[in-house]
Amino acid sequence: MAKTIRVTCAIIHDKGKILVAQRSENMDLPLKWEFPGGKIEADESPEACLKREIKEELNLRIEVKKAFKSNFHSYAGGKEIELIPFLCGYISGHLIVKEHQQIRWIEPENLLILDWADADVPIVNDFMEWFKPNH
Ligand SMILES: Nc1nc2c([nH]c(=O)n2[C@H]2C[C@H](O)[C@@H](COP(=O)(O)OP(=O)(O)OP(=O)(O)O)O2)c(=O)[nH]1
Repeated sequence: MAKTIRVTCAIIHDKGKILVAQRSENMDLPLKWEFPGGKIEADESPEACLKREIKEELNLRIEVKKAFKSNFHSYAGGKEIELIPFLCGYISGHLIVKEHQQIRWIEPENLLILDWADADVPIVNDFMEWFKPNH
């Protein structure tokens, strides 16, 4: 059986909006929306992975604030991932979109409208449940 790939993703919250990213046409899961992040390397903590990936993909420095429940998902073709989400805050940096089709800052209420990668759907729902009573 294939090994589960551990992937971190950042729900970056700044000035009342959330950063969402659309995967590019030539990535896996083309044009699906996701939270930016990536695969955890050997001997790397999820938090360190996320900071590294967000710097590499978007040129932003972030702080990691809170972990949400991770989601195990098997994609057709046999790829299984554990998607590990964290609420994050923006610290510094000028956004440069290096890998994605596009990036948007959207109101949390509008997250549910996007065409998410399947593994993200429970994560978006969990985040919305947490977000509503807290705001
Ligand atoms: N970064 C990120 N990846 C996600 C999310 N949801 C989701 O299913 N994924 C999947 C897509 C990829 O298969 C994997 C993350 O890999 P990646 O973004 O580092 O890698 P990649 O596109 O280069 O993938 P690969 O071709 O190397 O397999 O997790 C998400 O919200 N954020």
